[in-house]
Amino acid sequence: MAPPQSSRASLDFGGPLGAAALILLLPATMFHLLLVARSGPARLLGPPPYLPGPEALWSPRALLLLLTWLGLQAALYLLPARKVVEGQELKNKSRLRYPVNGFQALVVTALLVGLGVSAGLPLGALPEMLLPLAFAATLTAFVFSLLLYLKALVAPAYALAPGGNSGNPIYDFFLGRELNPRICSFDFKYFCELRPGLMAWVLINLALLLQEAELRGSPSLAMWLVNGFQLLYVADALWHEEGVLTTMDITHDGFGFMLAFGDLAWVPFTYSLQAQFLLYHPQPLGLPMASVICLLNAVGYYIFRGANSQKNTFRKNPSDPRVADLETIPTATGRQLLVSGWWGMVRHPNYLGDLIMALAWSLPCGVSHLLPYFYLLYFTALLVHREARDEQQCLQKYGLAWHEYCKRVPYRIVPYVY
Ligand SMILES: NC(=O)C1=CN([C@@H]2O[C@H](COP(=O)(O)OP(=O)(O)OC[C@H]3O[C@@H](n4cnc5c(N)ncnc54)[C@H](OP(=O)(O)O)[C@@H]3O)[C@@H](O)[C@H]2O)C=CC1
Ligand SMILES: CC(C)=CCC[C@@H](C)[C@H]1CC=C2C3=C(CC[C@@]21C)[C@@]1(C)CC[C@H](O)C(C)(C)[C@@H]1CC3
Repeated sequence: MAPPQSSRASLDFGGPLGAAALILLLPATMFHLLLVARSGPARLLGPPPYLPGPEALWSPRALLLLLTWLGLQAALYLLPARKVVEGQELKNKSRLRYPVNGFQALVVTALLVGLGVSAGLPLGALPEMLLPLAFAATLTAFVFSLLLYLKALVAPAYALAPGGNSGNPIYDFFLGRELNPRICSFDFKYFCELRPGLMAWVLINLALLLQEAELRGSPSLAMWLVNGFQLLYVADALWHEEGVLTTMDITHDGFGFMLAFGDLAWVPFTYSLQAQFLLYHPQPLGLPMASVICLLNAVGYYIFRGANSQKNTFRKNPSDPRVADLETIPTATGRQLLVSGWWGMVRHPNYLGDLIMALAWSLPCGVSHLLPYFYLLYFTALLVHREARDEQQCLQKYGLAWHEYCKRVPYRIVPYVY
């Protein structure tokens, strides 16, 4: 068993109290959003229209459906992959291997769903099951995180995450103790980060679109845009699946309640909020405005993809011709920092692109309600906090070279603003 982290190590998320609050607040917020989205006034900051009783939340059918979904995605993960890649170097200097077949899993899932729908699968009934499904996903995330916590008790020291091992059980349960928990070659964090939650998100969106078509004769333009933009985002994540191996979630954070709940419940049930809102609150959208919103999403995507690909290419092979001409700062670790190209514009150009897309996903819902802008508000807070955590980690890793980078590239996310 590994010793706890030094008690002097600063704790993220407000320490054990903050973690305890988030363990309660995140599910509560998710249920609030699900209830408010279908209520007439749809007030983000108002009280929920009613408090659901146990019979509205608990459904063995919903749990069975969720477990079948997880089983299907796990089976697709285990299918032979054409490509297997190595992750970042671990504390013991070894590297884990990861299958790259997420996009293949998306295509097979789409085919299965298509076959199911043409055979009479009532996908349009899914919106009515969101509450019990979200409850089942929350229960699953709690049980799963508990098992992960117990598994970490017998993990060797080198397998533990830099955070998440404070010795405080609530904090460690939230943040996650083990960096890459696995059974044989099945990597739980890599699997959960990209597959069941992201694909469930677009499936829920599609179900909402079909339900709207059933209710109103055809889906609205706003619903098409939200579905299209978010499908692009999810397909892009799975197409560039190996890019996730350089994100903070995989290289730094443990796998605990934050990511288990985030991946399995928060993403599918809150990221589909705009489509949920549109089903119950149809919004008029003309072609000129729709074109402007499409352009905004395209600009956001261009920055997001350009920045992420540039960094991933550079980290994989700094002499790759696509990045070899970029200016860099050497660091004492032997790794270099890009200081021109996207990463010379601001220190987190990928966050900027992601935020622009978040705005484009909300605009089709009009400006009469704050609710569809929840994602933009939450995401801004998440990225500002994430950026601060990343800065701290980079300062620790790169010291003076990081100071030099901050001097050369003074803005964090938005040029000349922040
Ligand atoms: N939709 C959603 O809910 C969420 C989406 N995201 C998205 O996920 C993506 C990944 O985000 P995240 O993991 O936070 O962070 P990044 O992908 O930005 O990774 C940060 C790391 O990049 C490396 N880096 C930083 N600056 C430079 C530089 N100048 N040159 C080379 N390498 C550099 C450092 O690691 P090292 O030097 O060790 O390589 C740093 O720790 C982003 O696009 C973000 O928008 C994130 C959270 C939630
Ligand atoms: C406090 C709180 C709500 C924590 C949970 C946060 C998680 C929902 C997010 C943390 C990082 C994420 C990433 C993506 C989805 C959301 C979570 C899990 C991501 C998979 C979305 C698609 C992108 O292309 C991505 C692969 C870059 C991204 C990685 C980070």
